[in-house]
Amino acid sequence: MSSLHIALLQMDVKAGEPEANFAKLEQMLLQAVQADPKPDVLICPEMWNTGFDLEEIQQQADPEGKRTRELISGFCAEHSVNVVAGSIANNVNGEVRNTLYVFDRNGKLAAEYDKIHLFRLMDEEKYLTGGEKIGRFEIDGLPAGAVICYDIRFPELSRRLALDGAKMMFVPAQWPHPRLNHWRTLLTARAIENQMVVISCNRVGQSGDTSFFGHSMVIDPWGEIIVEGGEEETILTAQIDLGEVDRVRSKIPVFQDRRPHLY
Ligand SMILES: O=C(O)CCC(=O)C(=O)O
Repeated sequence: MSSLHIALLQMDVKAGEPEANFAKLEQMLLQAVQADPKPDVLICPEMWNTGFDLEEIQQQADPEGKRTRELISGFCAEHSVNVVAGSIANNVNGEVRNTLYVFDRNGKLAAEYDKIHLFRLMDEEKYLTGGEKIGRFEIDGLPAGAVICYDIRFPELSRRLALDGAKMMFVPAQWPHPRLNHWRTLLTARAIENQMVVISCNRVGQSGDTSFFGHSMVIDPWGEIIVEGGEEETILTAQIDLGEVDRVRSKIPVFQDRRPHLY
């Protein structure tokens, strides 16, 4: 089976209010699994537990991601779904990482990925520690990868995931105005150049002067947008077919035609 139902939890995130964010996320997770058809995979936005209240991030980050892991693991096992738990602020011995977890239908941790590229425009590198490993994993036996937000500006990373076999790529984000054009263009380019499905989940709402536009979207390997949100808090759904990845890759055999010894 190569098709999956996906649910994107396009939520608002209250900066510096983990309790409110955990409550909101739990409510949206429950709402998502009540849909018919029930989704196979749910995805949450970036740093949904704390937002980017970076000056307070040491205190607010989830110690070793424990609370998040317990919540998501229990939820996955109870509802037999996979969750790409967006990312969270994760305090590992005093180093805060922007960590993405993936849990499978049995509640087992399938992947852990720390955002590699920290966003200097927002001083992330002053408060967070960047990851050192790429995020490649399987969902229901299907090859997948993940990057986080700013990571999509680095095409080498998505290409590496594709070369390592990923046919779909998850992208949790907190991407604000006025860069909607960058968001849509970069996501679409990553889908077209790697001939893979791109599944993104961006937050909505306001934090200080920054306004987040949502527009979470799923893009097929031909670069067509299957579903795209607006600027409201909502759950979006889409069905993806990884068989399409194989069809596009055999029609335009980009991976066969690469000449990496020249670049
Ligand atoms: O690259 C961008 O324009 C947004 C990136 C960003 O907000 C982030 O990675 O936190």
